[in-house]
Amino acid sequence: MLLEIIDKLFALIFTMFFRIPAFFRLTSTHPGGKMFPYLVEERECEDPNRGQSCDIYDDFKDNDRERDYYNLDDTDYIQNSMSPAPVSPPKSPNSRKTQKLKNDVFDYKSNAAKKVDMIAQRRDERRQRQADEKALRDQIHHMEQHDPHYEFRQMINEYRSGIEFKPLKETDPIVENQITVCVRKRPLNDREFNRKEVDVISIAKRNQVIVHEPKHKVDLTKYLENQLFRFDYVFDDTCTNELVYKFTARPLVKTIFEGGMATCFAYGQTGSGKTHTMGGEFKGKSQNFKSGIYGLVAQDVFRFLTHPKYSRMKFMISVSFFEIYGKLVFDLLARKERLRVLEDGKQQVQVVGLTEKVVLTVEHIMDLIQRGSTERTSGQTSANSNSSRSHAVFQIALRKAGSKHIYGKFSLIDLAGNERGADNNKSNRQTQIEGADINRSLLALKECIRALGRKNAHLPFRGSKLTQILRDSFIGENSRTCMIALISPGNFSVDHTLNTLRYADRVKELIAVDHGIDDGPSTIQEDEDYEEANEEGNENEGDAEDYEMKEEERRMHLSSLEWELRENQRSVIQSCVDFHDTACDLYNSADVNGYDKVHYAKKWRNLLSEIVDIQKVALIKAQEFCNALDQY
Ligand SMILES: Nc1ncnc2c1ncn2[C@@H]1O[C@H](COP(=O)(O)OP(=O)(O)OP(=O)(O)O)[C@@H](O)[C@H]1O
Repeated sequence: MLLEIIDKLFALIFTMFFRIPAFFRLTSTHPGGKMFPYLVEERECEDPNRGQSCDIYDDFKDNDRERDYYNLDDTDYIQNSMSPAPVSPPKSPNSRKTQKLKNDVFDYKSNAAKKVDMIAQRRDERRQRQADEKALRDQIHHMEQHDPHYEFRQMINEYRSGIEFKPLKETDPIVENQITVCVRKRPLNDREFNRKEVDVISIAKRNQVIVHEPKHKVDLTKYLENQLFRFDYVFDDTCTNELVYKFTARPLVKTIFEGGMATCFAYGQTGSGKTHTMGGEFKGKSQNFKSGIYGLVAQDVFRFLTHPKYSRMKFMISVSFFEIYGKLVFDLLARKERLRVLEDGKQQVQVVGLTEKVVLTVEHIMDLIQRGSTERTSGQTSANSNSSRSHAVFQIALRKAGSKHIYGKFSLIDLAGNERGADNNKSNRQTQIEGADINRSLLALKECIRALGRKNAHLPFRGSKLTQILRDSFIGENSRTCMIALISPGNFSVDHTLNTLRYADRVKELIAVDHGIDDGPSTIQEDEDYEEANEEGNENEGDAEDYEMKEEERRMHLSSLEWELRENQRSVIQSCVDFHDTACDLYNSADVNGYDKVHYAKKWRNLLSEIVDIQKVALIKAQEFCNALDQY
């Protein structure tokens, strides 16, 4: 019994002396201590007799060491590394807390490091961006030394690249309004090219114009203010006078043969192309009067005289040409003799002593247009060295043979430049007075056109000499007006351009409202259908007494269709000649190596589509005539 007790005592002493110090030796003598067990283990693992501690080391090595190390509870690790230790090391109650703190510290460091990286990355990106912006600025600066509007030009090009362009075509339908308002843009001229002006006008559609107004923010950043306006037609800088005429004044020629009053105004800034449009294209100092609206109307008036419907009426044609300069009126066909404007008791305004020449041929009219045009008053303004400071009025009157009464009259007016008052600040007193008179008359004109659109509204014609003289053009059911607003494309003219478009828009705006109330715009086809329907109705009502009259009407209708067919045939022939020339040029252009196939194909397609459209219209007219012949 005693021996047993002694044996257990020895065992206890053995344990106390050998096992416990071994534990403390491990935890306190290793240089890494508890903090760096894997450093310790690294050495231990060189031992070929790899144990469990080496497996744990491998785990550290295989995974992201830092993360695994900090996530591993070192107490467990020590326990594992000591295995197969019979005794677990005592766990301090604070060890987990301490470890969490350590983990937090390392996590915090890790987040901070990440943040630092992020900041650095952002800084690099910012610097790159700044460098790019500077390079762009430098490039713009460099380009602007050669082209002062380089940046605006780029912005406009970018804007245009996103637009689908569908400009007016020769074959587009003609809408017959009582008042038609349209816009024509001229090309940049040499002066604007030399000043490196930017073309700030885009004409995307047949009835839309966009003005890209260059603007600066307070920090001098450049931007565009894009303003869109709508009109009946918008003509781009490639349109010819003939095309402009076709959609504007031409539909009005019929009006005067039907006993009405037609008026066509050219309105716009000085130098925008009013005289070019109305008088004819300039070739150096000479002007081709046949290509202007005056000349084109004259030619059509003579053509209408041969129309079977009108030829029997034996019309006499006379022309007059005068200018209104402030409150003064001068006769351009009588060496600029000064004329008086008087109003009789019936409010009929008369230009006393105005020369009226009876004309028998187109050539005679052309001669008179030329004579009158060279007499026009010219002065000097900032925008156009040959600026016209007067309103030129060219009138073609129809009278029935032997009658003094005017049956129908076409007034074609080339208005003076519509400069703003601001333009006159630096000019002399004479120019200032001229400017004020021009502005006053343009304002009165706008009011009169608006009154015409409103029907039966008060006509404020006394506002100026111009409206006094044109009074009879704004009254009566059968009065029709067309305004062509001319605009310059350059950025220096943008304020004037906006003024012109707003003026024209004001007239159009009102008409649009009126159309909502009234019948709305009608097309030539609709008119013809209406006439035909009327004729059909009349036929049904017919009795024996009316028979002869109806026969006569039928004959007239047939002759009218025949005349239209012949006219149409003429334009088809002309278009075929034009088609032939353009098609040959295009065909030859493809002989060059590396020619632009896309451009080539599109141009060819457009050419074909144009000629097909013209021929389709001609086919309809031919069919109509055939049907009428069958019925007759
Ligand atoms: N559509 C166009 N195509 C080519 N050149 C044009 C066009 N329109 C105008 N021009 C040219 O621009 C210049 C000025 O035109 P124009 O004399 O017709 O202006 P304007 O509006 O009548 O000026 P003003 O009010 O001072 O008489 C002319 O040299 C003319 O040839």
